Amino acid sequence: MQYQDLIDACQTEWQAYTKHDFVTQLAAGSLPQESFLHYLKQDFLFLKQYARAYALAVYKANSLADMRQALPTLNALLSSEISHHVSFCQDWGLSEAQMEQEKEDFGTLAYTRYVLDAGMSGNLVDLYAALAPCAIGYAVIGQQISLDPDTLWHNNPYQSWIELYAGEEYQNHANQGALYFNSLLAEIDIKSERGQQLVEVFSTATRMEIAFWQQGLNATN
Ligand SMILES: Cc1ncc(C[n+]2csc(CCO)c2C)c(N)n1
Repeated sequence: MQYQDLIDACQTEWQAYTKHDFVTQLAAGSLPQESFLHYLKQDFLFLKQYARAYALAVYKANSLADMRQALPTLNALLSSEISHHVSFCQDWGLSEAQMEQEKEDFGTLAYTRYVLDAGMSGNLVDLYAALAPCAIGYAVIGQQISLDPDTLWHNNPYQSWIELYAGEEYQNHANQGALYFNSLLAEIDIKSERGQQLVEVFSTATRMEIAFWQQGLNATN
């Protein structure tokens, strides 16, 4: 199978994730700031756990080639992606130290620990199946936003977020990761028991992404 087969197997969840109201409002610039700020603070905590999951990918790899594969993402997470969130939050008056003091919301805890557990109790492919909705989904969302005529490009308070995920650097990185994931999936038949286990992991992580957006929207209530 290929990663697209996993997406096809959970279309309802995939659409709810990539076309969530949070995303539509963010692209239009109409998302309440409290929602975005809650999302950003939780996403900072999310990315820290996500970096642990990429470190786990090094640990779970059997070959040197697979060990090396996880490294650029781990590095990008710790150097650029987390720093982007920190500087973004600073624009709203929050320091890195304050962000580290934030408590993890339930959706953040559930999602990150689910990914880590999928990786620890399974093998490298299970781990990547849990990581994939995040990496592939944000690339799809970035692309959708850049093609959507309703996107507000100027005077959008969330412009830098849009530029990060719609930008060529992230798109190329995600594409490369998706090709690698395809190579891990190539010998697995989606209809086999193993294939169905991976569908379950991928679709659960996708449901966690929906809940993560919703957690941001709910922060205004
Ligand atoms: C909840 C949530 N899901 C996905 C991402 C996007 N993301 C996280 S790590 C990473 C790089 C891995 O290739 C990307 C694109 C996010 N920031 N927050």
